[in-house]
Amino acid sequence: MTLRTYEAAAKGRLPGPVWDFLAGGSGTESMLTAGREALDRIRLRPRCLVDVSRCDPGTELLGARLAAPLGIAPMAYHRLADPEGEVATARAAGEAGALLTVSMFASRTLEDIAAAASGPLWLQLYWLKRRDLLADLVHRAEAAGFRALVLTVDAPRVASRPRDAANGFAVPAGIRAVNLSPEVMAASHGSRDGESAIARHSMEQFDASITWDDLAWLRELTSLPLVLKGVLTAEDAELAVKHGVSGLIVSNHGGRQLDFATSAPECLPEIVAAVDGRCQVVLDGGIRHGADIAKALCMGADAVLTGRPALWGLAHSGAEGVAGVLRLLIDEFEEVMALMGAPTVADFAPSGVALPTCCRT
Ligand SMILES: Cc1cc2nc3c(=O)[nH]c(=O)nc-3n(C[C@H](O)[C@H](O)[C@H](O)COP(=O)(O)O)c2cc1C
Ligand SMILES: CCCCCCC(=O)C(=O)O
Repeated sequence: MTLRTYEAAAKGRLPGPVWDFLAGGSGTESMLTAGREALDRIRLRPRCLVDVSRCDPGTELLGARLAAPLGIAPMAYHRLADPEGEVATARAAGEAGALLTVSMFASRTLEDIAAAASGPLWLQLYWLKRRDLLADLVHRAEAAGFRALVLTVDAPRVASRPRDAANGFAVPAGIRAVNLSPEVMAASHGSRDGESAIARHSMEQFDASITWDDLAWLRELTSLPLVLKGVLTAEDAELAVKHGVSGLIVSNHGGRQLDFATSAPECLPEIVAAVDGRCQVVLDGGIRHGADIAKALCMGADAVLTGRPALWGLAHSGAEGVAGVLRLLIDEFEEVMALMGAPTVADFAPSGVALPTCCRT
C-alpha cells in the first residue's frame, strides 16, 4: 500500500459530494498545491558515517510521549468516511503512537473517542457565538482526559469552496456533530442549490468578532495548554507567545481557507525564528511522506500533522486503514533517519535541508 493507493480507494468508495468536501479547497484552489510544491523543493542534506544501527523516531509533544513526531489534524465528521468515525481513528492513532486532534465537529462523542484512545488527544475548537457551548466542551474534554485545546484562528468563517457550492453540499442526514446541540448545528444540514451548508452554518454560528483579548476568557476556563492553529506570520506568532500559548500549528487549513496565502512550509522558518523556543511549533498541511517530517524538523518544527491521508485510510478500511497510513509515514520517517545520519529526532538541524528562496526568513 502507498498513500496514493489509499487515496484512490477512498475516492472510489465515497459519494462524489463527500469526496469533493474532503479533497476540495477554497477559491481557485491554489493552496491545494502550494504547500506541497514548497515541500518538494526543499532538499535533504544527509550526513554519512554516523551510527544509525538503531534509530528512534520517538519524541515528546506538550508533555506527551509519541512514537514519532506525527499527529492527525482535526477534521470534522469522520463518519463521512466510516460508520465508526472518530472512534476508529482514535484506536488507530493510539496503536501507532500518534497524536489525534479531535474536531469540535466530531461525529462521535468526546467520551466515546476517549474510551477508544490509548494515545494523547487534543480538542480543536472554533469560536462559536454561544460561549456556553464552548465552556461545556472544554469541561467535557478535561473530564475525558484530553491533553490540550487547539483554537483554529484562520476561520472567522468557512471560506467559499467552489466544489461544495456546486454540489449544494450539506452534512448528510444521519451524521451529526454530536458534541453540539442539534439547534446550533441545524444550518449545516439541508442542501440548497449553489450553496454550501457548511459555509452558511459558519456565517450563522462562528463569532467573527473575537480578538487576542478574548483568549483570556478561554484560558480562565481551564488549565489545559492552549495551541493556536492557522498562524502564518511572525507577527502573529509573537503575539501568540505574549498571550501565553503553549503551541502553534503553522497551517493553511489544507488549502481550504485563505486562497493565495503564503503556504505553511514557506512561513515555518520565520515563525520558528520569532518563537525562539518559547512554545512548541507544529507544521500542518500536505504531509504525504516520512521525508516531509524530516524536512519540518530540520526547519525547527517539533512535529507535523497529517489530515486527508487519515480519512483516506478510514474510508479504505476503518481503523486498520488509518493505522496503515500512519505506519507508512512512520516507517518512511525511520528510513529517512537512517539515510540522513540522524538516529534521533534531536539530530535534525537547519543544516539538514537546502531551502528554496521561498522558505528562507
Ligand atoms: C474534511 C476536512 C475537514 C476539516 N475539518 C477541520 C476542522 O474541523 N477544524 C480544523 O481546524 N481544521 C479542519 N480541517 C483542516 C485540517 O485540520 C488540516 O489543516 C488540513 O487537512 C491539513 O492538510 P492535509 O489534508 O493536506 O494534510 C479539515 C480538513 C478536511 C480535509
Ligand atoms: C458545520 C461544521 C463546519 C465544519 C468545518 C470544517 C472545516 O474546518 C473544514 O475545513 O471543512
